[in-house]
Amino acid sequence: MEKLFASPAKYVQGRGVASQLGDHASSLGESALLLGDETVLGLVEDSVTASLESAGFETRAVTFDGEASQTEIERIVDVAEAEGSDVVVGAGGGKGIDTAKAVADATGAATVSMPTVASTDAPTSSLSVIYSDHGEFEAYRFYDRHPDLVLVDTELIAAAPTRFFVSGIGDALATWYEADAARRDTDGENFFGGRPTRAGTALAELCYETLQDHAASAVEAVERDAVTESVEAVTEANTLLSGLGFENGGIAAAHSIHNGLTQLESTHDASHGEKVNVGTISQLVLEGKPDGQVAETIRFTSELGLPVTLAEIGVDDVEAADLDAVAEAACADDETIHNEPFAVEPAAVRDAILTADALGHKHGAN
Ligand SMILES: NC(=O)c1ccc[n+]([C@@H]2O[C@H](COP(=O)([O-])OP(=O)(O)OC[C@H]3O[C@@H](n4cnc5c(N)ncnc54)[C@H](O)[C@@H]3O)[C@@H](O)[C@H]2O)c1
Ligand SMILES: [Zn+2]
Repeated sequence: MEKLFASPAKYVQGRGVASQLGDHASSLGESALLLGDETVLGLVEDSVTASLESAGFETRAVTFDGEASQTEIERIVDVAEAEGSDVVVGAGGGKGIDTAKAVADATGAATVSMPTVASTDAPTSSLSVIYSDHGEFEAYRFYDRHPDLVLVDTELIAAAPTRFFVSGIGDALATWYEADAARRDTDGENFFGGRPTRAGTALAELCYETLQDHAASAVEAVERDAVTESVEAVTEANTLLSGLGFENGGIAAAHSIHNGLTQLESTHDASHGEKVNVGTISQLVLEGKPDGQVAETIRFTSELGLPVTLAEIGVDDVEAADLDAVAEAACADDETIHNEPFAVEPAAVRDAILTADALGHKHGAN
């Protein structure tokens, strides 16, 4: 199988860069649709609109209802078509950005991702995660193109609630464990249907090292809305390194277990990265990683404030039937769990989740 690597055209990160959005986007089009939910538009609509207008764009804002669902995508496609928008700017968290990518794909517009939280690696990827109107995982939707521009203002990232930043660390930390599994599996594929390049795998590993070196200090800074060099490093890890690392390196059990967990209504208040962390620990148990490594991962993530038990993501009384449903969904034919370098069965996944939960209780700090 051939090796494939792909990435967004341009990435800009720094304190106060929101006001430069128009300049960086100026070659992409003339009419911009800014998409963000009410909270996000409250934070960025004025500055982004001013920046786009001073770069010559006609600008219209649309309020996103919060779910990356087909219903919401179609509603916003109608707005974009009526406005003749040739650039869609998705501001906010993963769901808003995923919706912006879907709208841009349907209308042929260019995409700008402007994360206002460093909570996921959605801003750089060429796919959207689509949910039902009720928030259950439905499918990955793949696009031919990556976002044309990704712009991350670290002042906004640091000022946002710390939980988002910590969630992004959970999402990013999975990247190396999953890329490592996909690399070891002789049939392991990345998101482009190819084998991971050395570059893709190396970016996933750099993501891991950056978090080991900077996460604790960065979380302290973000608690105080401060932008430090460690905040810059972790923002880049959560956004760029994690995004390039997962798409190019491939993902495996942790994200499949996350997708399985979305079957349980009780997990819907836990963020993507929080559920992924439970998936990561479960993956390590599934792979039979040494006890010391599993315990160390639990301690490291728990001290940062990430959940390490099912109870911490909302599942209080674990029913056997529920875990069977999670494990079945995690092992669906098209799931990335099959990038693990061994055959995976639902029973093994269920038992790994149960054991990871027990180890989380034993070693976790919360
Ligand atoms: N496409 C991909 O490659 C990819 C990768 C990872 C995750 N995802 C998807 O991303 C989604 C999760 O994203 P998420 O965790 O960012 O959550 P989210 O998008 O559901 O919610 C983000 C929340 O943060 C709020 N917010 C945003 N900026 C803020 C700020 N500066 N201050 C205060 N509040 C702010 C928003 O109002 C919103 O309520 C899931 O749907 C997941 O599947 C996609
Ligand atoms: Zn993720």
